[in-house]
Amino acid sequence: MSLLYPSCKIPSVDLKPFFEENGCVIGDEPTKDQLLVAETINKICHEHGFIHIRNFGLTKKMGDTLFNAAKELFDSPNKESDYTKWSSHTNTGYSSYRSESLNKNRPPELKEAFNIKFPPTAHITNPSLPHTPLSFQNIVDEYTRIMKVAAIRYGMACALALDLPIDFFTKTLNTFDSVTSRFLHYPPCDFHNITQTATTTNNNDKELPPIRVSEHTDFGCYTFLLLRGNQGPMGLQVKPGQRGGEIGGIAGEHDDEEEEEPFGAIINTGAMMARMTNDYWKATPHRVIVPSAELASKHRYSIAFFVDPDSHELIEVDEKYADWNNNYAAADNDDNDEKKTTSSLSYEPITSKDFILKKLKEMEEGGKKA
Ligand SMILES: O=C(O)CCC(=O)C(=O)O
Ligand SMILES: [Fe+2]
Repeated sequence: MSLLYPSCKIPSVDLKPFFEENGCVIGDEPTKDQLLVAETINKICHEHGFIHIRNFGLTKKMGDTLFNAAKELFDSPNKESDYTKWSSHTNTGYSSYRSESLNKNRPPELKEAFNIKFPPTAHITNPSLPHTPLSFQNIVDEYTRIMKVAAIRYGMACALALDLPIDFFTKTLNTFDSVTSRFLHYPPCDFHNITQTATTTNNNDKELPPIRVSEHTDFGCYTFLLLRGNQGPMGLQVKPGQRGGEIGGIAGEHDDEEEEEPFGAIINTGAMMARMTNDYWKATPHRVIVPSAELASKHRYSIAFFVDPDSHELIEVDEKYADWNNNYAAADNDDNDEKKTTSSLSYEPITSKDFILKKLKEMEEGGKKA
């Protein structure tokens, strides 16, 4: 699978119209600007679902503080012994370096991670935080408060974009009990080791070389991916078969003249969104490679905020999108008098909780090959 399309940049969208107190966010009719943004989101998500976003409520100052806290979190010499350990059942706490893999044909991934879950209120109540540095504990409440608003506003933008009731996604976000934020650290690694070609194991399975994050689609509805300002994507790639491409070095840049500089991010649609829309919106595979010896020698940090519906919510294809494939086929071919009448539902209903657990278990299993 070739993933390198250096000239292909993902589109950038200014979400400001959804972060102002007017239009559909307060229950009124959408504004002209909101409709324009929604139309753009729909086009991008139908094609591949990777968008660079600006103005979603996080300032550059806050983003920088967050990444400094993330660095301290992973610098702690006591992390292995003191932090709450991650498991697929809690989806909370610390995952050691090389302890998981999203692709069963890859060895464990060259990363460590720390997950926090809601409730986002007072950090003392957050079960994953004991023994983490104070700088980290102090930032969590504000960060999660900002991202909670972002999740709701973007959910409204998605509903408008898909011509669904405006609360279609936000009504599945009451407790936020499936929403997770994942702090990721990719330490420097041996470039020679990861550029080796695939080998064949005794069972005749193909074993690919290690990678920072293997090929995967995110599990939930949509993910906000924060990358450290100005450092660019540093190896994040989107599978071109879905009309994505390598993400250009635009994350963290800005062109506004506001006093509070906004922090740019990437947002991408996940597998549950694809299920709800019967793949009308794509969950596009992506991965993180080490593109050069120079980047292998550097630390890489990212923060993913996974917006997944509350655990009891049933994830099923919405009837509005059940037949979109057939409708497209008919519209594409005027002579098609043999119009398809059968439904082409690709997915069985499943609860958010069961779906996420299944995916997390696969990731956990993938890490047991070290
Ligand atoms: O670190 C990154 O840039 C991407 C991480 C990612 O895709 C994920 O955690 O789902
Ligand atoms: Fe991802």
